[in-house]
Amino acid sequence: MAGGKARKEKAKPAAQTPYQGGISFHKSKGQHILKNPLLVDSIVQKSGIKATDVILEVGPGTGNLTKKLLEAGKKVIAVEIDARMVLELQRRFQGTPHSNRLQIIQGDVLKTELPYFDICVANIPYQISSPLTFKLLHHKPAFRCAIIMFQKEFAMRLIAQPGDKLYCRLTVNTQRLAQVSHLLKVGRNNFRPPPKVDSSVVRIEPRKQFEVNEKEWDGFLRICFNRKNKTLGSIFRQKKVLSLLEKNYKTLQALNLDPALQGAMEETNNVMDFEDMEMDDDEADDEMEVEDGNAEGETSEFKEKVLRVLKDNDFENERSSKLKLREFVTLLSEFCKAGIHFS
Ligand SMILES: C[S@@+](CC[C@H](N)C(=O)[O-])C[C@H]1O[C@@H](n2cnc3c(N)ncnc32)[C@H](O)[C@@H]1O
Repeated sequence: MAGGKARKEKAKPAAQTPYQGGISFHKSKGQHILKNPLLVDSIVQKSGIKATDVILEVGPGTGNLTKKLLEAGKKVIAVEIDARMVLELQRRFQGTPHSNRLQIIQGDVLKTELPYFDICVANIPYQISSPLTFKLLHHKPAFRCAIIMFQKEFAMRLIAQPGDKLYCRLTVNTQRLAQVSHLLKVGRNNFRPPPKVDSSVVRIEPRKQFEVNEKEWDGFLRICFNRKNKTLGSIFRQKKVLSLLEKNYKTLQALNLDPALQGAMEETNNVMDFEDMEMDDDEADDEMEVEDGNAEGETSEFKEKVLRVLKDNDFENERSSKLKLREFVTLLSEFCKAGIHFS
């Protein structure tokens, strides 16, 4: 050894050394691999995998979780975007008894048509949390459950209950499609490199849905959660909201009167799209100032019609931050019965 004192490197216990395959990690792809084998074991154990299960893994990386999943289930389908990781996975499992039970799909999971799977177990890149969750929840046939590592705050939004600070549109949208429960808190030091945030593992179980028209539901919730702590009475008095609803109302009336227009509308399909109505606080306060004034083109008759639905069903003084999923479904249905539509 050249110069200096010879320092003895403390050998790391083998169990704490994650398989990295000499690869450098890209933050842009959310590459934080699990380095704690006890945590990997715990995730697999809590997943309740059956020996007959086909498992979907999103973002297998260098395969630390994949290895345990192969030991627990019948087959693992792993979708990985990074060609270097795919190569590493192939090297790692080639010639092992597991190799013929591992199917690797190279690509972006959000753009991949997913095959059948019973269960999804994954430590995902956090930037795709929301689109991936809804892609999975709309996958047919429905899977049994998904055990997914998310950024802690995202996970808390998924499991929030009415009245909780983090209860939001994401919560209601997810809970309409699934039961979500918290499984594990995970500190950032369980990953290499450690992310800037803590994480949580949750269980998502698709459930029998409240049947709604998806487009109506989406438009309706965007309005309700526009300011989740304001009363619905005040939200539905807003100029912007009333004029959008009245535009929809008039368009639908015109369509009903003239069936020839319906075909044309279906082709263009552009008249009734709601823009994303979530506002920041300042914008929303500006809107509140004009809340009782009549919007341009919006009639007081129409405003009465909207408010009547809220009053008759005791929703006028309710706030979205405290409304249960079932109550959102009821209110939407009452609006639709009155001919007030959101898509
Ligand atoms: C948080 S790491 C998890 C790695 C491994 N599962 C583990 O726990 O050690 C996320 C992995 O997802 C991959 N990835 C990122 N974006 C992806 C996408 N859109 N589709 C599929 N894989 C993706 C990354 O390349 C990375 O391997």
